[in-house]
Amino acid sequence: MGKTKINESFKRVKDRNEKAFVPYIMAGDGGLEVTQERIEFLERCGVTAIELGIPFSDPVADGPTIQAAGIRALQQGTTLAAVLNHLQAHPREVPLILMTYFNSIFSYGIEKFVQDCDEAGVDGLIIPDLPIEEEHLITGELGKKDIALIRLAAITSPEDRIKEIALRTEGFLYAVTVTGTTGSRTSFHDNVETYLSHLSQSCSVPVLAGFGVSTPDHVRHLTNYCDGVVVGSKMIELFQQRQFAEIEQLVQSAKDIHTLN
Ligand SMILES: O=P(O)(O)OC[C@@H](O)[C@@H](O)c1c[nH]c2ccccc12
Repeated sequence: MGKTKINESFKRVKDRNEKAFVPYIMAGDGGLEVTQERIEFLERCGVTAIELGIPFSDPVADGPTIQAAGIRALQQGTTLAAVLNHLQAHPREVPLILMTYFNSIFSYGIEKFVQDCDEAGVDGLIIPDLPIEEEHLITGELGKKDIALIRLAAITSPEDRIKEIALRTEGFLYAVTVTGTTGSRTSFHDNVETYLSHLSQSCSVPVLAGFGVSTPDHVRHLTNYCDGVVVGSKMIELFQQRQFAEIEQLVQSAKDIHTLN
């Protein structure tokens, strides 16, 4: 359970000389039964962990694809409480990371949220709008439960800040590879390779690149400089279009490479 489960999953990936692959899906997009099918499909594909998004009315970091998925999920009546209930009723093997904006946690009640995450078997959290200066609002509660708080580093973050984030992060470090919102792109920031190598050296947990990763070539390129990738918008598109073989190929692209090199 918890942090330990995430760490063990990354260790298995490393022992096999593979790179980590973490897909992002939106909870309740198509309804929670569809979400469950997607979780089980991704688990069968052999992903390292799953990042599950909670739909929110004002998703400041989300690009158009994730926003649209969030709107569909909200139209299905998806709430944080419903997602946590669902997760509790459907335990899984694969580590589960919940991605939610702090507002939703705050209105749910911080203590109750952490308690319910624990009961639902949530192993980690990504809270993109919670800066390190504010995270004491939740770290006390999380510390009681062995739930990882995964921090994000931006390519524009100053060096001291990167150091602090790399030191604090648990489970893995989420390296945001672009400036702007989530979504598929054709190119990354100019310094992405240097940035990822630098983070990998400063951080004792795995470093995963996310934002704009959408093709097997991206995965193969970026994982030369870090420990794995997060894929969101492309994953959502492929599920929408029922392109399951392409999803498998994308997941596979994190596994082949390092046997080739
Ligand atoms: O969609 P992309 O470009 O593949 O990026 C991953 C991203 O969607 C997912 O990790 C995520 C969705 N919403 C976020 C908000 C902040 C940070 C990360 C996220």
